[in-house]
Amino acid sequence: MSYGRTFPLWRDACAPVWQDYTRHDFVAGLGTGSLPRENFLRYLVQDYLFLIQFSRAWALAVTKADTVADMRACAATVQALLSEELPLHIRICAEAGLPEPRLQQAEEAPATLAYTRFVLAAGHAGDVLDLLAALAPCVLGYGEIGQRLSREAERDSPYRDWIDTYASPGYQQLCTDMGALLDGVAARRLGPAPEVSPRWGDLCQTFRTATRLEVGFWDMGLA
Ligand SMILES: Cc1ncc(C[n+]2csc(CCO)c2C)c(N)n1
Repeated sequence: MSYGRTFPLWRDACAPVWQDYTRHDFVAGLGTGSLPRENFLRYLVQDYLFLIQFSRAWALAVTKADTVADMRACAATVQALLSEELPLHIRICAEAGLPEPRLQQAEEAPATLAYTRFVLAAGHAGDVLDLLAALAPCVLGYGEIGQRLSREAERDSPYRDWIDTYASPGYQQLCTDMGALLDGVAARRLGPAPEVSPRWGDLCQTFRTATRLEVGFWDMGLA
């Protein structure tokens, strides 16, 4: 799945680290079901803390967006994060015996701090395109992982719910929309040949760094 034109260019510019992210051992363990529950829960608690900061980052994208249509798209993501994705984490953790106050009290792991604060800093220092380059690996990487695992994963993996969430038509549509948002902003800000823009190298670097931080996040889940 390509999710537009800009994303595959950024992804292919950092192909080795993109592979490390989307084919990480943690991801393989979700597919086969061999990932220990304890590691999955550690990941979910950190992901709860992560999503709170990511909601802030998407809210920053609302304030930095160029058009009302883009503001709406970013605001819809803020809404989805706060009202759908976070409650899903809260429910799964509660079912596993971790009520929400325990999540709120949890300490952010270094990998969580590094990733979320990198994205917020990239957004505050740069423009909307810098921010989207930092946000893209998270949204679109999970889209690729969900699609692949839904084909390849064991039918009875205990992580089927997680896989189905990211393989679902609703999530795949969000990825397609994000690809289109990226293409529109890139065309507006970089012109018809984005790859030869003087900003291109920095944007690839931001995307690459966020992808490395996704690898660090999976590593933290396995540790
Ligand atoms: C470490 C980590 N990376 C990516 C995602 C997935 N994700 C984060 S924000 C967002 C967009 C709004 O739904 C999505 C899909 C995650 N949960 N945790």
